[in-house]
Amino acid sequence: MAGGGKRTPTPKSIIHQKFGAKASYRVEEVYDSSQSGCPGLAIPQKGPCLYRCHLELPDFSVVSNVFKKKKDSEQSAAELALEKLGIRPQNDDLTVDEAWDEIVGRIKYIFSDEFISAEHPLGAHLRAVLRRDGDCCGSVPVSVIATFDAKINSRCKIINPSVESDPSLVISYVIEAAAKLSDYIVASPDVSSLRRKNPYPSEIVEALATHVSDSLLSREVATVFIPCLGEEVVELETLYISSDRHYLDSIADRLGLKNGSQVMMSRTFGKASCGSECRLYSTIPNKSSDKSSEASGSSNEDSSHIEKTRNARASYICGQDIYGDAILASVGYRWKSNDLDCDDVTVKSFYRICCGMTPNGIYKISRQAVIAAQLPSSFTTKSNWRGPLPREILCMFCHQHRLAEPVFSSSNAPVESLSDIFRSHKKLKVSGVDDADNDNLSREKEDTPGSGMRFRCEVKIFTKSQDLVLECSPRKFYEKENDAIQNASLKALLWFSKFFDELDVEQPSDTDDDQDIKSSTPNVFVAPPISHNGHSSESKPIDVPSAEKRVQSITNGSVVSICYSLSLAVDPEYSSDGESPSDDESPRDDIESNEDMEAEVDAEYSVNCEPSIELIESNEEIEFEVGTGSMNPHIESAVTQMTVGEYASFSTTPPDAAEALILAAASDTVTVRSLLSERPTLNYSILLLGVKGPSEERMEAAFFKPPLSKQRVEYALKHIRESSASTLVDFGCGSGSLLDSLLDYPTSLQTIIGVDISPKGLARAAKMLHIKLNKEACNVKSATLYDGSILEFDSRLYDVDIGTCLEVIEHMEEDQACQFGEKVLSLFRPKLLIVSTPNFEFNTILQRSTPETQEEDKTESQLPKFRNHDHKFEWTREQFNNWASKLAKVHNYSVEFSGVGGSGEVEPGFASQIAVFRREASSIENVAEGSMPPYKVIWEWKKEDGDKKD
Ligand SMILES: C[S@@+](CC[C@H](N)C(=O)[O-])C[C@H]1O[C@@H](n2cnc3c(N)ncnc32)[C@H](O)[C@@H]1O
Ligand SMILES: [Mg+2]
Repeated sequence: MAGGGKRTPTPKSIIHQKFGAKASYRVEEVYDSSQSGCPGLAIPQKGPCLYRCHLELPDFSVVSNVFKKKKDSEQSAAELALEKLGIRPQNDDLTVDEAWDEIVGRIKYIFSDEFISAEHPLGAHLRAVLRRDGDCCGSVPVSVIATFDAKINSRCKIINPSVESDPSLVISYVIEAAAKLSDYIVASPDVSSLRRKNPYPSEIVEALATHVSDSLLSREVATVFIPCLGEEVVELETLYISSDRHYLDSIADRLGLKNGSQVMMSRTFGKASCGSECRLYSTIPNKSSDKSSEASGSSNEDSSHIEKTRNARASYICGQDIYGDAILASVGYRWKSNDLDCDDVTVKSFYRICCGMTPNGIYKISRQAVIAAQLPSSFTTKSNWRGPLPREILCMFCHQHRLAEPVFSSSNAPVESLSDIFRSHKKLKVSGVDDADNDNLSREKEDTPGSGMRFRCEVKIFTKSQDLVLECSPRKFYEKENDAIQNASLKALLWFSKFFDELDVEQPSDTDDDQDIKSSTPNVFVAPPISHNGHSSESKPIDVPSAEKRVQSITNGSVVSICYSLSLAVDPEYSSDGESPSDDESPRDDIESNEDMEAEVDAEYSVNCEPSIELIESNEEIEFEVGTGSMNPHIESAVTQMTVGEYASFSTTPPDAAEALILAAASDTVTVRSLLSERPTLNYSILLLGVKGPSEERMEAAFFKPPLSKQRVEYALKHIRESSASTLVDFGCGSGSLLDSLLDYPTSLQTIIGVDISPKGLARAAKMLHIKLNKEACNVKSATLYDGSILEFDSRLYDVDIGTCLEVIEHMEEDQACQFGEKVLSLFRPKLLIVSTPNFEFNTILQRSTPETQEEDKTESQLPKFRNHDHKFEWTREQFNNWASKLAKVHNYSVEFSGVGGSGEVEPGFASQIAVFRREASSIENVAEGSMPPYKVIWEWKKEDGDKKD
């Protein structure tokens, strides 16, 4: 072994030793979107550009992940290349021969006097085998050494990197290495266990024996038996384990194997899905006899042939090839201790693990709604997404399937001129949907309109050895980088889902989305087993609630919360002869009121026989966004026709494919299995608890063309033109949407100023202004952005021609809004001040969803809420008029009320209410200049000298 002084060579140096000048590194700068340069910006931005390294070797090339430092990207590329070459730098670059020597040395050490009392995961096993029966006493199953010794495992990887997917290889290497130690170690006649030639000294054995008797243990643990033959059902199996034998011997009994030495252990898996870490236990495949049985063809009918058949279900859940029957169990010694740790594993756990292999399943399980929830087909806004974000699910999926971490690379591009965007907005339909789906709505979020940059993101999925599995490059741009990342992740997840659900993605596909995706054949996955359960595996037509009955009253983009329960029921009348009654063409597709429901129950079930009903899944409160496919379509279509507080129930016929999901959700597997065999119906009961309307910008986008934000800008522009203003301050400028839009039109403005307290908003505003002012010819001679609260007075902003304060006051507490009113009219004293804020009364319309259903009356619980979770208040027209009129009177301003969105003449007035204050007093006092102006210049631009640092 390497001595203490020896330093592990870096991956790059190993590559250099091996390839010298034939290794060529090319480092690429990855344009970090947060870094659109903006000279003079006094807000610290994220570090400089990121780097990705391409390493070309004579036979192949690799691409690193993205790193902040060039040299890290080079090391990472070198490491990936080493992995591909099967060389592990942490092993001090051992050769295959050296690895063999180390395995031999390690095995010898494992059987030494000293190791048996060592604190090592193998220690408890070595001690337990001393209690094995008869001949087996002291024999260590080879699979135990192969599974629990990390050092042997890492050396085996040097010999053959594919040990990772084939644990039986490690077993065979251990056997081969042990054969070189015939002076010390004896192999059992079937060579699947190893024992010391000379017994341990008696004092050691005695010491261990007393130790063990203290913790004698005997217990039952629930495990799951997964028969090799797909037709046989997966069953619960009780395992009796006791500390007077090794637990592998107990498992061997159930598998019909001679003893624990013939048992192979899989890797651990399933932690996320069933709480504890599970392994599969199966027979050690006999590779050589496998070949002979294959060669002799199907005429070979002996039992060993059956045993060596691949177990598709077991292989699927652990991603390794498993042969013969298998047992799924969570049992093992706690790290370094003699105590056996056991957890019950149920049939439900098995189905949950199966379910968790796919992106859709990961989502379902993490939402604890296996039947109800579905991986949404679009990502609209982060605030509407429920459950783990697409990027997290993608990482979990890759981890699950032993793929490398997904590699994201985002790029950005300046937006076309804002007017182009507005033009494209005009093409949108009422729902705000563009050509393909709703995604573009996330461009229209409140805080970044016109931030000047648009993002797209590409994601690549590689195997751990850097083979490309999937490349997903959506062409769509988003205003937020995170939206681009989440959307790219979701696209990749949907592709993987499709792969698992259909297994036919290689067929040419012509949808837009599929053009964004390239994949090499994903033979990296163990294919899901296809269940054959006698009936057709096609989904049967499902009885759905009829759409004509009621109109959808909850719009896409709303987030609803429901309470539901799903149960499986077999009506003896329906099932007895296996035939449906003649009137079955009219499915039980009712959404009914609570009373109707009861009536029907009476009529149908009270005849003579009781239906068998089993609860499958229930949820006291779950939220989902309507219109993104994030909920079982039957539930969604029912819910969108309901009003808050309403209860509905209906039934569907579950398709065969739902069987596994039903078993993953239900607790009583035995009952559910028997119901499933009797043509059951799946009964849904739903209570609509609440509806949150679509977000402010989505609602506005759906209702107003042009969008309200654009209408506000146009309103301000009209006043700028009319007043020939030359100086403007935008109070609470955010990311500069107003300033940005102003620059799209020729105006009299020469000085523009923005103030805000949000560094993020100001940074975006600065980047946008930097691009626009240096590009477009306009009258503006100076632009300044200040970091400061508009509740404080700064004399540099005194006496400007126009002050604007659009959609800002409602983001402060009400008393602060009053304070701002006082300050702005008494101290800043702009000649004209335009203040806009939502009209609370208009919310009923915005939140009532589609305009067609506006007649419906509102119940208490559906009273409108604020348009945005950040709003501290929203005023009625009366409240706003009071506020503005009093202020105007006190400070010698006149005030006029107006608005945008809707009409001032028709109830309930404008969607955005606007007050325009005009200064009446002609005399303007000289303002006392305070000691230190409170605002901090964040960015400044002057026409003469272009960009100038502050
Ligand atoms: C909804 S955004 C409106 C941004 C911009 N006026 C627009 O119309 O796009 C509200 C802005 O008010 C800012 N804001 C809230 N309280 C503030 C305060 N006390 N001083 C300055 N800005 C404030 C927030 O940081 C945020 O950028
Ligand atoms: Mg607002």
